[in-house]
Amino acid sequence: MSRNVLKVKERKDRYKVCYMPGDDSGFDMMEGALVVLLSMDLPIDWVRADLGWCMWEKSVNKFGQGDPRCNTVPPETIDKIRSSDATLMAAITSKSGVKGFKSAILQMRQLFDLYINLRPAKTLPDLGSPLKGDPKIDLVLFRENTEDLYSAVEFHPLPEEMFNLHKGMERFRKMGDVAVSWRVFSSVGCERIIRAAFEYAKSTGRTKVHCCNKANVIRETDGMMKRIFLEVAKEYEQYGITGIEENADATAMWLIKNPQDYQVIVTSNVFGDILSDEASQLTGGLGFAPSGNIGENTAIFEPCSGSVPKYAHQYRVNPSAMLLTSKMMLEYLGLDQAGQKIEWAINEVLKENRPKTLTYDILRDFRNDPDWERNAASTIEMATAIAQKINPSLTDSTLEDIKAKAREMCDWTKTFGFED
Ligand SMILES: NC(=O)C1=CN([C@@H]2O[C@H](COP(=O)(O)OP(=O)(O)OC[C@H]3O[C@@H](n4cnc5c(N)ncnc54)[C@H](O)[C@@H]3O)[C@@H](O)[C@H]2O)C=CC1
Ligand SMILES: CC(C)CC(=O)C(=O)O
Repeated sequence: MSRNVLKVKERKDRYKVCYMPGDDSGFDMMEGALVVLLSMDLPIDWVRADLGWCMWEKSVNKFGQGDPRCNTVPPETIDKIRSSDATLMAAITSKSGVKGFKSAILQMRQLFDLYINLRPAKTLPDLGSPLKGDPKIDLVLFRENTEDLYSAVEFHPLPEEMFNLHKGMERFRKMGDVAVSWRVFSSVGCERIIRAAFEYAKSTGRTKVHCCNKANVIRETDGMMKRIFLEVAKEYEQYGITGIEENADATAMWLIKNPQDYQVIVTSNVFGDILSDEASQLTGGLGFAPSGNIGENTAIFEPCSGSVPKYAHQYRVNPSAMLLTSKMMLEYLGLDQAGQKIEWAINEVLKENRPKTLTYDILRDFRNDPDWERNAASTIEMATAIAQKINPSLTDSTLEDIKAKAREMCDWTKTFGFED
């Protein structure tokens, strides 16, 4: 029988976890999450690594613009990820228009072949959904994570021979400046993400898997995904699981109209990126949206959001996305109870609704508080309330020690990588 890829390869008494604060508000998110995680007495040894725009700048300062060693991921970080049981990563910045710049997370997804991007979207009972009728949403999206338009196979300017590659290119010859990004799918890539989605449905008692594609227009790539999906779906009929394929644009619409109809969605990289952000907005917004990049040998867990640069180092962001991401990581490590406690505690804090325990996004978007800016809790205040729910016997002085430790672990004035 094949191994469950959504769980760590080897169960241990203690785990080594690489944590990466990322960029901008990523540091605040990670610090908030660590306030909770450090208060839980988990069997985890933490190792810090850095990546993202901060590392790009450091490498440019060290090697000079244009040097091939400039990167968003230093070799030290790759070693730390490789030698850890799992990695917890906060949000990073991805700049367009910077020559030589490659997104750190895209590189890691490909380097470690993290082919599953697991993105759950679930309404928390005491937050609810902004949709009419407050639907109960509980879906899990399997986004293919290593192929498609994010493979970074791009051409600009176009070599002359590319105009001869396909008759469809003929009409672009007279258009002047032309750029091309290749959308590459493989049958192996399609089949493994589709099987992961069906296996998940089978192991969690879910009865429907939707495959969202545009095979009606993008015939070769999405056509391949649709064909393989329908073949694999037949194998799972015996388990009472129905495979439904639909156009991704229709999914975008149906998700708003009837989100409860979805249990498991499997889709390609770009559609998955977009549909998961949409699903997150139906269940609490990016402040509550977790994800995991998972492969056969390791996994990197990160919130779905970007680095919220406008609030960088101001401790305004909601720690929940980072904490629900930590929950996914704990479940990967087999520490399911600890993970569930985190989700329970977030919901309890929402339920209690005490002053200075909820961040701005919750007050503004879910509580209609006209004075949301003044009443908002900081990232650390909300994280502290969650930690106290999990462990009500925490004394003030222990909490202060934990907060100081989390702050030191996420010191953004110190970064590690590209050292001599
Ligand atoms: N996985 C990745 O590497 C991603 C990186 N990015 C990068 O992040 C940077 C910023 O991108 P944006 O488009 O501004 O997206 P963003 O996700 O950083 O922010 C969008 C909006 O979502 C809200 N938000 C996100 N996380 C939140 C949280 N934890 N608490 C409260 N509110 C939250 C904020 O209102 C923010 O204005 C860019 O450089 C972008 O390329 C963006 C998305 C994913
Ligand atoms: C900036 C990109 C890496 C975006 C993306 O792929 C993501 O949101 O996961």
